[in-house]
Amino acid sequence: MDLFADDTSLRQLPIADGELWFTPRLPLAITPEQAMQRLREETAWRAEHIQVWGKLHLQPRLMAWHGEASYRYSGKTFHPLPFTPLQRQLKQAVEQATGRQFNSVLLNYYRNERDSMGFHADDEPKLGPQPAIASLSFGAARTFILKHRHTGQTVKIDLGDGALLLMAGTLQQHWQHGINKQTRPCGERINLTFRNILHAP
Ligand SMILES: O=C(O)CCC(=O)C(=O)O
Ligand SMILES: [Fe+2]
Repeated sequence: MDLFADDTSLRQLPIADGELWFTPRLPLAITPEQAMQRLREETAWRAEHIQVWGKLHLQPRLMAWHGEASYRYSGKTFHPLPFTPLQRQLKQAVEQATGRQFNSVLLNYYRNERDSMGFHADDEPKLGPQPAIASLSFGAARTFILKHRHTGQTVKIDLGDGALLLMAGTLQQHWQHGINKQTRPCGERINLTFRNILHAP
């Protein structure tokens, strides 16, 4: 028996070629409903463009980038806004749960079941060779899918209201992840991925 484990501590999920840690409910001083409402209202949400086969499309979700370092993502450079007080509070709770430090956060707002995120790895050089990326979710549960680059194996995790998922070790080298559109109607969801951007030497 593990005397120290409880429902809210991170548990390691079995996966080859990387590390995944999960808790369905990160302990917070506010309710997930309060966090969701404040994130929705206090964030300067932007509809970003993405280029596919030479044509510009709107990303199928809204985004915002906050923190202390600019960052390239999907071929674009984001200049962050400062952390809001709520983001700092969430960052502190995530750092306490994971034992990792973060200096940036990407926020994604999935308005309904038609919003999604294409398969990708968070493997930008500025994240370092084995980045720790902490993903905190609020609102409607969506299925987070991991696909192994070589074996094609897939792993699915439902990320519900208040859930925290930590990706670490060699995971970004071997797996891609994404959120598919779904036919079943669902409400809105906000996801925060906390990252540590390495400063240029
Ligand atoms: O919304 C999610 O759970 C995934 C977010 C993600 O992969 C990212 O921000 O890079
Ligand atoms: Fe990602």
